[in-house]
Amino acid sequence: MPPAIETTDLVKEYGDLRALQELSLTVEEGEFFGLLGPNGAGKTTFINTLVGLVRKTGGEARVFGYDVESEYRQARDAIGLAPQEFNVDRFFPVREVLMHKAGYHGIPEDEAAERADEVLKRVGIYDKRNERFDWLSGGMKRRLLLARALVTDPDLLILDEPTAGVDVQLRHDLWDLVTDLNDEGTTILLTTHYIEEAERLCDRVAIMNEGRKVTVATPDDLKRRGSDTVDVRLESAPPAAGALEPALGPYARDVTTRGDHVEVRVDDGGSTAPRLLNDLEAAGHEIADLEISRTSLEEIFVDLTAQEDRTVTRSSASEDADETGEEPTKRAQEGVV
Ligand SMILES: Nc1ncnc2c1ncn2[C@@H]1O[C@H](COP(=O)(O)OP(=O)(O)OP(=O)(O)O)[C@@H](O)[C@H]1O
Repeated sequence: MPPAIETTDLVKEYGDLRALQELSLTVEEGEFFGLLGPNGAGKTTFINTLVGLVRKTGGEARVFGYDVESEYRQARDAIGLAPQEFNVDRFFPVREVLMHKAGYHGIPEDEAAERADEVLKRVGIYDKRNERFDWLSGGMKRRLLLARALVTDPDLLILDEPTAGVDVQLRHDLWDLVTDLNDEGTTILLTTHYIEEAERLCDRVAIMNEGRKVTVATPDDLKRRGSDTVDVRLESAPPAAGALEPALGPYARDVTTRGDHVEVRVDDGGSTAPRLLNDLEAAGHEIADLEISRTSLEEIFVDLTAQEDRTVTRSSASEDADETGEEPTKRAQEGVV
């Protein structure tokens, strides 16, 4: 079975802005995969390229082996998309919205009606089936977008910030629902700004910045890339800031003192703390207390994206302005400035 998503050197330019820069990414069938990145990193552009809303400028993109442009129909039929924006015809009863969607994907009317009821029950808004979209609350609208993505029984479910602006209860409901779907075999691609969400749900995450892939790893691997901070409280403050450093070994990556507290950044707090305490005692300091804390995934994320060159990356192909994404022209890839 080919991967659920496979892109090779994918490029998208909007005029002179390179929103995707030679992005190569593979999501295996059955994975729960997270796409993380600051605003403007290119996450939505990546998704829109997969579902045919944006035409790529260069490179390749396949969904279950189908090229997203030359085999659009097969690729698109495999995907259920719950987008960030509420792009629903607001005058129709929501059950009809779902039936239209199913019909568009070639599902006969009887079956479409059955599926619509089934997914409305699954997302918990079956009692609202005859109401218009714009009568639903914000949380119910989010549920409806998910129902619409599910009505075609997709093998790949793409969720673009599904929990943005929803309350805690709904967020947890959605987490349970997508976890069940993944357990049942649906491959999931999720974009999110909530690191906790990615940590909780995803098998692997890709961190993107300025259209490029910064890294791909499991949330645990990412956390292992962080450091620990050992916070030691001394019985009395050291005489001068900086006086402690010479007493400590090379394991101390960074030392700061605040009154009677000494904070030492190390790779692995558990194995380093005994040495640190010995060294402090040998230098004549009495230890009152000690606490070890691990860098959070959020701090690692900020670190990884901040290390990137913040210069806006542009190509010089400005004559091909392409605000709509409709223009399929393949442009020569330009150097980074
Ligand atoms: N239709 C368009 N025309 C011109 N530029 C666009 C268009 N769509 C997106 N962009 C630009 O492409 C870049 C990537 O945008 P994109 O929406 O893909 O980022 P994102 O990672 O999804 O951001 P966010 O987290 O804010 O949703 C941004 O600089 C954005 O301004």
